[in-house]
Amino acid sequence: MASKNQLFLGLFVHSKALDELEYLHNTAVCVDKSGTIVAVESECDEARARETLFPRLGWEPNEVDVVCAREGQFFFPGFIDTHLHASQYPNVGIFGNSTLLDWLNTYTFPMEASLANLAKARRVYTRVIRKTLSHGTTCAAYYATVDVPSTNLLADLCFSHGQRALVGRVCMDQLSPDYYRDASPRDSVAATEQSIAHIRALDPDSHMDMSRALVRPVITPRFAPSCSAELLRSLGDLAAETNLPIQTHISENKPEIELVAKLFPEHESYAAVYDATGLLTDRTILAHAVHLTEKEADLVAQRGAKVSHCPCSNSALTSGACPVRWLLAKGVVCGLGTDMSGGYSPSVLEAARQAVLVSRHVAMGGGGDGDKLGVEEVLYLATRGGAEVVGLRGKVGGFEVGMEWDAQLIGLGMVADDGEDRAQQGEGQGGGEDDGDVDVFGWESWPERIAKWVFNGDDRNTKKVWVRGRLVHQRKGEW
Ligand SMILES: O=c1[nH]c(=O)c2nc[nH]c2[nH]1
Repeated sequence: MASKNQLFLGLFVHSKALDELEYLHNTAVCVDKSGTIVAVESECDEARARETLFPRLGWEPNEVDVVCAREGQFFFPGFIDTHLHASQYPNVGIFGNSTLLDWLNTYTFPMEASLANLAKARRVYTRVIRKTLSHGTTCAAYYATVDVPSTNLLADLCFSHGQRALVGRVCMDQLSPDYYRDASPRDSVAATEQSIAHIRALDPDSHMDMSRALVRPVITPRFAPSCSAELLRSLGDLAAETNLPIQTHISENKPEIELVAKLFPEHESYAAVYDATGLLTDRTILAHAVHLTEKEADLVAQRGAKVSHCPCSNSALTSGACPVRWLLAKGVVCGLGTDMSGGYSPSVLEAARQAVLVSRHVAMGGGGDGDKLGVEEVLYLATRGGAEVVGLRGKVGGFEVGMEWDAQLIGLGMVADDGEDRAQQGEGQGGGEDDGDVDVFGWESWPERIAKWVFNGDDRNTKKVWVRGRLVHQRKGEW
């Protein structure tokens, strides 16, 4: 929330449909103190907004903050990272030649366990929240650790930094090291309930309506191999009682799928394990889903469960190339996940560009041109698709009246007539700020500029970030 009403002016770009971006030029967007968009007016400058919109909204003219996108800049909805492990952040980029199951034992469990040290956890979580905000991630679905105080600390820090988040305490009671696991299904559920109670109490205003809460708890069975059947069933029951979202992993790599078949021989597939235990619901976020069978994908679609596509991680850990187009065609709602630290980057924009490239590998590996994802589609997954995955459809992910102002101001580098960087000369852009690797010469269409941003953009282009109207990140040198 912001202390004042706000008027945003300039170019707004957002997804209208999976394959269509809408460009709202010379537009005014009014955001009230609660952070809700209350007007979107095309062909409107500040004078016109003051004359027509403010009286209509009952706004006092001197109680409005005005933010203008300058030449070359545009507003874009905040990114939604539908899957990442805050507790693995120090390990980004460190995976060697490992694959999922040995990577977990070698790198992941020791790091997660070490965050029971709350001083270390505070340092790591503060950094991951700041870093993801600086890349335009306004909402994140986080896995924390098995430890309750450490999980609660992550939720506290998301709340104080103003990042919208789902925060889950990781549940696992088998096939994990003795030093890092729940002692029993009962202990696991009790610890999860403690964490849920803590997170629910964070934001008393939204206690009656959790969908209003900035930070929400999410039930988090790590994945089927590390949970006993009893634990999976108990967590399914808890999800039914509380109506909370669920997040877990599915069908990420082949040895993992074989392990699930061995551990749960009574079920015909990995997806069937979750279905039989009450965990495959329309509030479930399934990370990876690289190797689902046709029947499993149909079941996922039928249950309304969502998929977090994690292309950086799937490539880094040699897990496989997820056929996202095939999932979409089956009616499965998909978003993007950085999956740090299986994924090496905190940037959803990086996940979007890797989603484009991985889809080309799917096309080359026996699929066809129909498997390719384009720029418009991956940006849809990063915003509106992600919003649906985390249960915020219609609330964030676009610029429409009634939605909340979760947004980023993007600035692209403009090349001056003499070939120099205009920003470095202090002209046009944010006070001499480095605009990164995107060079715009001026003759490009807006769709071409957006494509340049997707393939070469980074946090240097992310000038300002807001969540629910509150400014939560401003790049140094930007004014
Ligand atoms: O990418 C992944 N990261 C994890 O931490 C994990 N745990 C189970 N399966 C997993 N996959």
